Amino acid sequence: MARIGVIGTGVMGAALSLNMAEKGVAVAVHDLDAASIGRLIDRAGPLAENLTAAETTEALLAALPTPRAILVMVPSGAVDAVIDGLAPQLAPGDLIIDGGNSDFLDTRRREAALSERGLNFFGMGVSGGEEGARHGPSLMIGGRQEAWGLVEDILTAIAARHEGEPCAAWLGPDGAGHFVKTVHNGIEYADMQMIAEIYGIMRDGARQSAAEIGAMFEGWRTGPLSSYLIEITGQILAAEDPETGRPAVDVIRDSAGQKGTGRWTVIEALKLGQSASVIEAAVAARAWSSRAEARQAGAALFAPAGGGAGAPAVDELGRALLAARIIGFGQGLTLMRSASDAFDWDLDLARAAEIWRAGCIIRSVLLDDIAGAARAGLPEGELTHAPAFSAMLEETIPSLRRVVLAALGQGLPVPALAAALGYHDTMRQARGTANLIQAQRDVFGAHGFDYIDGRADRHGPWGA
Ligand SMILES: NC(=O)C1=CN([C@@H]2O[C@H](COP(=O)(O)OP(=O)(O)OC[C@H]3O[C@@H](n4cnc5c(N)ncnc54)[C@H](OP(=O)(O)O)[C@@H]3O)[C@@H](O)[C@H]2O)C=CC1
Ligand SMILES: O=C(CO)[C@H](O)[C@H](O)COP(=O)(O)O
Repeated sequence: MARIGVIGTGVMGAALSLNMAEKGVAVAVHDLDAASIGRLIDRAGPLAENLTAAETTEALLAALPTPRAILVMVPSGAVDAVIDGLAPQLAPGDLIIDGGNSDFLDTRRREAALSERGLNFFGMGVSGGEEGARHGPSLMIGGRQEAWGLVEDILTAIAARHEGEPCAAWLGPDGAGHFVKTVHNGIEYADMQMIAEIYGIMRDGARQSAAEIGAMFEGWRTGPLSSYLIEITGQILAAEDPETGRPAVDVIRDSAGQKGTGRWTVIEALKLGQSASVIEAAVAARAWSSRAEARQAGAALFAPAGGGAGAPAVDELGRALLAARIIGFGQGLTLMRSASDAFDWDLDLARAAEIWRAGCIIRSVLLDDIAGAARAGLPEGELTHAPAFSAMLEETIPSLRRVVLAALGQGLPVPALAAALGYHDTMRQARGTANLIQAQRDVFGAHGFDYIDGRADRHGPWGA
């Protein structure tokens, strides 16, 4: 008998199945495409003895003891179809886990509908890409806590480990796991964009080659910027295209796709009355990247940017990136806290940060301190106000300011770095400028405003 079923044996489902099989967990595997199941069994080698191929969902369920646990690893658009096919065959107490990148609102809807039928449903964020799924992902689980015991041993066995501790945790009810994964991806978007902006400053401002820029990223593999994304950026910039002999990065089109998680993060931030502006800038930059023809036309119309006017020193760029990265993470945590309040999840932010320390795409040496600061309680909900981070920012913000200024002066786009700075400057300003906004709203809409001495909801003495 198998312990768990997996539906969807594509990139992630196959890798997770092999990971489980390697940990001694017997897995029944099913996919719409029988050839995909066959490919998985073939590549499993000796691990195939822990895999049972199931050509139908009926066969998959027959291979499982009750209560049954089924992990669904299909594209988000196919999740409802899989659940609709599966649910009528299930019995109360069975558990469906959606391990794909689903919108947490869909997860809430699915969890509510399935729990009415006595079925358990988890929305589980899986991070680490194919390699992580195969050898140790970070797993962010949401759903009814009572069902966690059904699969806790399996999921903690396959998860990445940070100093021996598994990077898998039940984080809260209904959509909590998928929300945390969505914000994880939002932070991922922001970090990738800021790294790309630093690359752009060196490529277009300092006219450096991919190899030269790669050496700079290699130098950041240790120290406060140490992280998976910095590591792969160094590797990418050092790689050569075998066909042309040119740096691989130089022959790749400058239009990046997106599947939705970054956009969902921004949409939810706005719906919660927040703005994750650094993530928003990164989502916007990806959208703009797809408008290649408009950018080509713009390049022909306007004077060129950059032009070898030199670039900030490597240490300066490193400090700037560190400051912006802290602010990006901070916006993500603020958003998770708002969602937790709005949906009554009682999210443990420190635990979420802890399970991001290994296995996931945004793993970074900073996460130990982020988890520590969250555990101690974030002052006013702001990571940047926590003592460890305010000290780091005191040291690094001047570099971020100089780097942004230098880039703007040369006409080089740095939307995410500039957004990080804008947020920081706003959040350290005791008296902002919204007093004027309030007055304007009162003039055109009679919206009223509060006086600074506490008198409330007055209208102003505006002339005609
Ligand atoms: N790739 C990555 O790095 C990561 C992906 N994810 C998420 O994981 C999920 C899966 O991604 P990934 O593995 O990359 O996707 P793939 O497209 O590689 O695999 C999905 C598999 O599901 C199968 N499938 C689709 N519909 C059904 C169905 N109704 N019944 C059974 N099988 C079905 C597909 O078959 P067919 O090809 O025949 O349609 C395919 O084999 C997505 O939500 C993705 O966003 C999460 C983290 C990282
Ligand atoms: O979840 C992931 C990593 O954490 C997936 O790789 C996801 O596809 C990344 O998002 P996008 O495709 O929009 O860049």
